[in-house]
Amino acid sequence: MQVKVINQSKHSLPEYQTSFSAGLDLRANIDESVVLQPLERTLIGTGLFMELPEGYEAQIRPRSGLAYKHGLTVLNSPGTIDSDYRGEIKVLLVNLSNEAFEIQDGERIAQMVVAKHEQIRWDETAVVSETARGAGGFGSTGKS
Ligand SMILES: O=c1ccn([C@H]2C[C@H](O)[C@@H](COP(=O)(O)OP(=O)(O)OP(=O)(O)O)O2)c(=O)[nH]1
Ligand SMILES: [Mg+2]
Repeated sequence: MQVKVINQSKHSLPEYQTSFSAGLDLRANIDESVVLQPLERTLIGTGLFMELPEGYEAQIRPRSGLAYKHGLTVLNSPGTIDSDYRGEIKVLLVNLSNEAFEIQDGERIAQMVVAKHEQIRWDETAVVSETARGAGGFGSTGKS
């Protein structure tokens, strides 16, 4: 599927790192590096503007390596890019480690997965159907 994009960043367009990767790695597009202190959050621009087809969304997800090694994650994970959004794609990062982390310009800070989605119409009713699970959730099926 082709997706229109404007690249106002200093970097090349995001790429799939392997043949069957689900996510395109997004690079920070910043004038100078940003230091994130423990529990601090920051919005990082990518310099990318895109036009997703109707019925598609893009999800901004953390990279597991950064999360594992540095406690760096996407605060609103998964971030949602609506198909009618025309602004810059931005990444909201938070440092959940107890050490400062320096984000460099051009660093691959997150990944973006494009997915189909539905928009629903409500069918308002007085009852919903019975199931074996019923209202059970939040650990109701136990541990093992
Ligand atoms: O990680 C993200 C999340 C959102 N957005 C952009 C695209 C999205 O379409 C728009 C709105 O996002 P969202 O609906 O999550 O934010 P909101 O707080 O509900 O803002 P709004 O009232 O603008 O919808 O912001 C990003 O660039 N990065
Ligand atoms: Mg919204």
